Amino acid sequence: MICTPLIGKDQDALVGELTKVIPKQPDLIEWRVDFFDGIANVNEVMDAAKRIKEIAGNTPILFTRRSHKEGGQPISLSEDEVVELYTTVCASQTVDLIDFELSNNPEHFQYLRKKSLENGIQMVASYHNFQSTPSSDVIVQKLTDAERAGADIGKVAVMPNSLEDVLTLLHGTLTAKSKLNIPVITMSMGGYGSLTRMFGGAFGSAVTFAVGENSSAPGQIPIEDLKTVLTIVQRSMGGN
Ligand SMILES: O=C1C[C@@](O)(C(=O)O)C[C@@H](O)[C@@H]1O
Repeated sequence: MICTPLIGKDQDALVGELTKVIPKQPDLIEWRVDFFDGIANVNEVMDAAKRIKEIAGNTPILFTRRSHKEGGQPISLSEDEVVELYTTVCASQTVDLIDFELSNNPEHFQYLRKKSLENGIQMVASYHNFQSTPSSDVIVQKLTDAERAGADIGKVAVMPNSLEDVLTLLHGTLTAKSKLNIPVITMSMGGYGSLTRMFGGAFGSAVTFAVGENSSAPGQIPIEDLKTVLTIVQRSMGGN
């Protein structure tokens, strides 16, 4: 599946992005709420969430606050307030999935697992490293931790500093895919990492992030280009 991020600073910008992205038919849309200037005002967030849902129609929405320490934008909310925001968004059922980092307070994680389940919302447990690529064992461990924590989906995004690092991510993905019962989403970022955005699906990654209108991480490629590549990959691997 292809996911395109929204990074608008206000509702008008988000609507503008979404209006351009929807005709490109992503499978999933991620709202990166850490880019939203009104993040500290729950009413503003809820208004925007409802508007996004209206325009997105049947395309599922993934709600993500990426923390500053894992590569997101700095925000003024405390971690308790972030959890409150996620709770309100879950209760409103304006989103279909939430992304919450594995490094968050385990009590917060379990609280949101409960709230998401109560509202029929899927939970992605994520790990990001914008500096380097850990070993394949560590990548598999992060995805295993996601499953153990009760997440519906595990996600790992790492930075490669060499082509070997790209192989490490793909190897970790393939291993995790064969060991775990939940779907995994993995990617390497940056120039080298763009290979994983095109070919990661063959190694077990369930979702790849692409540019619909704007990019949210280094190495994302335009959805039009990605669709061309995925069509070729799927057609040529069809016999296997
Ligand atoms: O975790 C991810 C993956 C990502 O970092 C990427 O590299 O495509 C982009 C983020 O918006 C998303 O939350």
